Formats: sequence, structure tokens, C-alpha cells
Amino acid sequence: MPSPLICPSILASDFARLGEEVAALETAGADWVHVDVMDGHFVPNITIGPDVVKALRPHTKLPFDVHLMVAPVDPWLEAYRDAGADYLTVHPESGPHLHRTLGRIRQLGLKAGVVLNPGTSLSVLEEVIDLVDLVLLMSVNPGFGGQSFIPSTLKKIERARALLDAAGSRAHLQVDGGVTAANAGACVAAGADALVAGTAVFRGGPPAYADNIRALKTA
Ligand SMILES: O=C(CO)[C@@H](O)[C@H](O)COP(=O)(O)O
Ligand SMILES: [Fe+2]
Repeated sequence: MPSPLICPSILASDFARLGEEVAALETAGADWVHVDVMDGHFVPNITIGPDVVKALRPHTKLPFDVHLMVAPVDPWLEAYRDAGADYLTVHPESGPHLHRTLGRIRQLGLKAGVVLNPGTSLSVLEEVIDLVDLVLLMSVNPGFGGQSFIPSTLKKIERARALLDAAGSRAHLQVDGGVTAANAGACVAAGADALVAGTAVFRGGPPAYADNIRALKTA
């Protein structure tokens, strides 16, 4: 099995030292930096905005994978492009016209991602499969780090993998929420090629990041 891309969620990092944290992730072997943007409206938590993403950009060369939990999302796309995002991932529930939103993200020169909550049907993906570079399946309900992986996600990963392969799509299939070394192997076996992990990467502080990332890659 090829090793997955590891995308640490900085939601679990030390917010007082964010610049050092993203630099440490690069040194530790992370592939992307996953940035959880929460507005206190679409999800019951507030995190960071485009100014923080912009401030972090000089601290690492890793791609920024920005998971937008913001509604309405459309007015914010350009600000994250200008801040240095590489991937913008949106929930279908965060705006009235998902197809238009994904097209707009690509028009801005970015990679477009769609993210499906545990309760959102994969049928949404069928309608936009040619417009996405990344499919993110939530394995927890969004809003907080440190939650437990919902086991039924594994079957959903298999079904999403089948849809992507049938369509000849080369989009990444990413999983987010409660990912640990104990379930990472099952996610990859089911067809995921990118794993988001917050708690499992940042546990133990900077000296542990490289081992934590290696454990996820080789699980
Ligand atoms: O988008 C989210 C939560 O809404 C995630 O990216 C979490 O932040 C992942 O954290 P862990 O579950 O790995 O601690
Ligand atoms: Fe996320």
C-alpha cells in the first residue's frame, strides 16, 4: 500500500507559537498543513481567518490545505487565495451553489475540494466529481478536534474510492477527524490517500512530531 499524505491539523497545535509549529511540521515530514477555519456559525467554534494564514505563509513551503467551515463561504475565497492557500475545501451546506463555488476556486488558480459531513450523502460528489481536486470525508462532525473516529466512515471511503475510480478522477481522497495510528491503515486500505490528523500528530509536543507522523504513514 502506498503511504498516505499526512496533513496535520494545526487546530491541535500551540496557537501561541503557530509560526514555529508549521515550521516544525515541515521538518518532521508532514506533507500538507491542514488549516481549520471555523466561524462560530456554520460550526460551533471559532478559529482563525485569512490574516493568520497570511502570517503563517513565510514559515513553511508546505501546501496549505484550508478547510473552510464558514457560511456563506463565497465571499471568503479570494481572501484565502491572497493569503497563500493552495487547496480550498468547502462544504455543500456552506453556500447555495456548490458547482459555482468549486468553479470559482479553480478560477482563482487554486485546487478545489469538497467536504462531506458524516450525514451528507456521497451523491453530492457524483454531481461535482469533475470539478474537484480533493474529496474530504469527515469522520467526525465538524467543529472540534479530539473527537472519536466514526467507524462507518470506512465504508464511505470505499464507496467514494469506487466513484472516483469509475470517473477516472485523480482527486485526492482525504479523511478528517479522529484519525490515529490505530485506524489510519484501515482508512488507506479503504482507499484514502491523504489523512488529516490533529491530536495524533501534536501529542507529545515538537520532539514527538516526526515519530507521530511516521506512525501514521506506516500504520
Ligand atoms: O475539521 C476538523 C474538525 O472540524 C478536523 O480537522 C480536526 O481538527 C481534526 O482533529 P483531530 O480529530 O485529529 O484531533
Ligand atoms: Fe478539518
